[in-house]
Amino acid sequence: MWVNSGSVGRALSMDIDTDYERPNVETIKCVVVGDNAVGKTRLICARACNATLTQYQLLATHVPTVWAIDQYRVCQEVLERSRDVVDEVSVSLRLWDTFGDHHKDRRFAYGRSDVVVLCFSLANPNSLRHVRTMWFPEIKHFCPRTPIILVGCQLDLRYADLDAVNRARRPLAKPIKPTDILPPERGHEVAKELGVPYYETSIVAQFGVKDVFDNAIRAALISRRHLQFWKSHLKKVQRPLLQAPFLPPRPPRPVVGIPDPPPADGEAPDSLFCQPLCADVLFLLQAGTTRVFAHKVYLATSCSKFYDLFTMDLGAAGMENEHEESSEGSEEEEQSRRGAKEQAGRTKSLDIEKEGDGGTRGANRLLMLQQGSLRTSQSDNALPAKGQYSAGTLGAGRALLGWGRGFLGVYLEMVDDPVTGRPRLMTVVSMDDLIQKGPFQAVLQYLYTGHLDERRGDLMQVATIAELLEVFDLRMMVANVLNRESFMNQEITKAFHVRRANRIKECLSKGTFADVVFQLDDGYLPAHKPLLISSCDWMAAMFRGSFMESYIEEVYPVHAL
Ligand SMILES: Nc1nc2c(ncn2[C@@H]2O[C@H](COP(=O)(O)OP(=O)(O)OP(=O)(O)O)[C@@H](O)[C@H]2O)c(=O)[nH]1
Repeated sequence: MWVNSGSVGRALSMDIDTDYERPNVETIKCVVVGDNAVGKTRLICARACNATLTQYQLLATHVPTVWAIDQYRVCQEVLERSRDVVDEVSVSLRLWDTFGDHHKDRRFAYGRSDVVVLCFSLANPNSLRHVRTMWFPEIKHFCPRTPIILVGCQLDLRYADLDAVNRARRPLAKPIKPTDILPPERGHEVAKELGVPYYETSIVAQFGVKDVFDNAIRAALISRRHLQFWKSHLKKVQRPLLQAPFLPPRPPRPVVGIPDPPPADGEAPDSLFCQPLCADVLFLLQAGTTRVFAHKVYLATSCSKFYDLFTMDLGAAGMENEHEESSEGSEEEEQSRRGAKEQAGRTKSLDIEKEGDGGTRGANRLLMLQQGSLRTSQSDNALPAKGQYSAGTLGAGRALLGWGRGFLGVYLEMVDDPVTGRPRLMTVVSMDDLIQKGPFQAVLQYLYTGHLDERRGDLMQVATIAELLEVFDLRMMVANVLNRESFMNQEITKAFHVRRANRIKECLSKGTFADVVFQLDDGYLPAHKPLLISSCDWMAAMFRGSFMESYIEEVYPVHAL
């Protein structure tokens, strides 16, 4: 039953229930005071009726009310909820609500009170100010020896989205500003100054109600023990306890927009081929006048000729081959070859030694994973012309004359990345003059995508290059096109993707052609920038943009070259 502030009868009817006559049941009169609208009535209802705050009550315009004390007489449930056991003492707690208007006469409520719960709102600094200036003096005036508990109500507003709260409230309600919200220290300071225990509550979050009333009961029983010292059952009553802190609700997760992944039908590698970010191979055509950039991991997983080329040992072994091929070389050449070989060995050991250095640890890890390393000295980026490849002039490289038709030589060189312009160590492959750019690109594009782009050049030349590279499926595709049976090429493309997916898996598991190492909590993971870039926009941004990952020192494993 609610009594409006306008009504004269203030719900202060006398208790006539039986608890007052029960032996060893301590009936405690707890008066709840504080400014208007700080949450006294809701706090009482939460304890007396287990009432929580409905959305409607929360948003409804506040109407001053008091909770009627005769509920203990007329409502069996309320009477039962008043009974409790605190520190082994059976109690019956009688809550007395009061009006918040300062000028109202509350002496009847204070009379014979055992404890006063003094409330303020944690979203209303004035209500806390009035605790010191108005409420505390009033309580001390009417019941000087009654213990007091200070309570900060509406704790949930400290963590709420105030804009949303203000929007949801009625237009006439005074908006709550962020500066209105009181931190816990402010309540503790006042409580300390007044020498009373302090608690915080939220009916919305259902926090602190039991803390407040259990400790109010303790305060009342301790005070009673002083007066009624013969009551031995009060011996175990403790002083009001400290409140466990409130665990604020988790803030909502930030909304992160994740772009759609690129389509998985082979288009993504195609765009990487057209815009070769993080390229690690440079083909030189037409005596070095035409350049085509590419990525080892794509070429090697779709063409075994390229796999063999990129896993070829360009260091000592290459030179030995050279030596075998030209066994009649002079002594000077022999010395020069030996010198290059030693240099390669020295570079390798230096790399391993540097592992202790934090900056290169990840990269060296890559080296160790690949069982060795080899670096060339940085040159001025000048590319040697056809016929210049010999072990005597290059730190790591070899001529490919007897190795495969169409190939002239392979070596390592610092080359500017075609997209970022930053120098990268690349494998430079010099091709025979007969290889034309258009058809060669058509072949490479097939190795990236599994599709034949018929517009890229003379199909007969495409077929010839496919033959040289032993890409027989592509040659068959050309034949299908020439026979007007292009529809059969779909099956070839499907088989291409299945085959390549398996080879990529193998490269991933072994770290072959890896050009980046992820340093994780529990180890290192080698990976391939081209694969990451072509299937993840974030990776593309990381390796293309101004992030340090796009230009940190890179180390290339010997087997990948
Ligand atoms: N967010 C929030 N609002 C609360 C809480 N407790 C009470 N309120 C709201 O605060 C307003 C006042 O609550 P009451 O319990 O009626 O306040 P009162 O101190 O009894 O007010 P008077 O009757 O004027 O003395 C109401 O709109 C309640 O919905 C709480 O824990 N959190």
